[in-house]
Amino acid sequence: MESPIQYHLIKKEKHTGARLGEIVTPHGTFPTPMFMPVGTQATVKAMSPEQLAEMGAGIILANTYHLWLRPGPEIVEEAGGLHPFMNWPKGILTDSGGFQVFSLAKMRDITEEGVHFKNHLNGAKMFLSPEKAIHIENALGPDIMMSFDECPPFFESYDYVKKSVARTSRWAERGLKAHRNPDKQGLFGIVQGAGFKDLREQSAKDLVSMDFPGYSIGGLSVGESKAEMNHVLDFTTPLLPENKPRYLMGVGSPDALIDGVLRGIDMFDCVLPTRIARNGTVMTSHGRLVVKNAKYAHDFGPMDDNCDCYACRNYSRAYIRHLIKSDETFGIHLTTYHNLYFLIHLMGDVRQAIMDDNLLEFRQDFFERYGLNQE
Ligand SMILES: CN(C)CCSCc1cc(N)cc2c(=O)[nH]c(N)nc12
Ligand SMILES: [Zn+2]
Repeated sequence: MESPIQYHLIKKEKHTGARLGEIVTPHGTFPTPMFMPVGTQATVKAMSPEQLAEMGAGIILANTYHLWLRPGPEIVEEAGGLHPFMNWPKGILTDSGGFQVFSLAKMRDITEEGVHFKNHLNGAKMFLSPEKAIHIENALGPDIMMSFDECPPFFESYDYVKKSVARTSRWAERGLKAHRNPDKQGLFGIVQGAGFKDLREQSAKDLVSMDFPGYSIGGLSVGESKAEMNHVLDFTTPLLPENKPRYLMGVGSPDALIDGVLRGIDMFDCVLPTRIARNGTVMTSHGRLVVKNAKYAHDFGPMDDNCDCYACRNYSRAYIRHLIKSDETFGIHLTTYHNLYFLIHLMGDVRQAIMDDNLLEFRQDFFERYGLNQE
């Protein structure tokens, strides 16, 4: 049966591993490379769906672990799934919950069957298996869903990661078998293996043999250096099929996005833009700017003079600084709007650079303006 998720490779950039493509989903076709705003609890914090659509968001994320705990998949399923529940007509991707169990929950016990842990909200004992995670994602009804995986610490021992990768591959197979709507929801395999080349190769080989409609690269953006992440991508991305989408999980900052695209990544997600917005930090064409700093108290210009987003066209740094300092929610609404707009439009500029075969010049120019070293 044909997968509901199709990837069309449109053009390869001449001098790098970057590629221009589009991902077809039951809720629309979206250009890649793309940045996906994070809406963990079925909302992108401080944004309305209308504003997300207006700024060009295509696929947004929701999170299985959080929605399982609250409000529960039954309620979302009763609403007809996440799309009607959150009134979002475009693409939705859910993570499988494994990562959140490992990063949020206490008292974890990992077995072949799955993971026993304590609910981080009320301390109740809970259990998540590949089958359970897939069935929750089936009930939530996203277009793209993730396999249940273990994301080991990047600096974990070779022996531990070797065993973990083998188990994650077995979990992926169990998830494929448990998947109830393969004609409506595309299930991605998640490549693990920390920084070990042979384990990444083994993980990719296992998952590619299961013929997933798309592949995520997990186990990165977990505390390793940018150089280490890029090194792992150098040897991992080429292991993945060219005609399938590649999603680098949990990434990232503007430079990490550009360097991921250079290495053949198509999809990114990260809480960074929404998280730093909440403490009054914004990404601008001249680097980061902490708009709540006192030096902007009398600055009546826009957050970014090269930005034509709703926030920059209508509100000043002085006003936004006042709102953030006064804990007025409209302040983080404006900083969030700008940060998401910035990354979504950065990916638009990156797509144009791929079209023009000048991504390396674009990277150099962006890094200089953003105040990043070119290493
Ligand atoms: C909102 N996002 C932070 C959640 C989606 S991405 C979460 C996420 C981030 C990172 N860095 C690694 C992994 C990983 O290895 N596996 C899984 N399942 N999820 C991951
Ligand atoms: Zn702006």
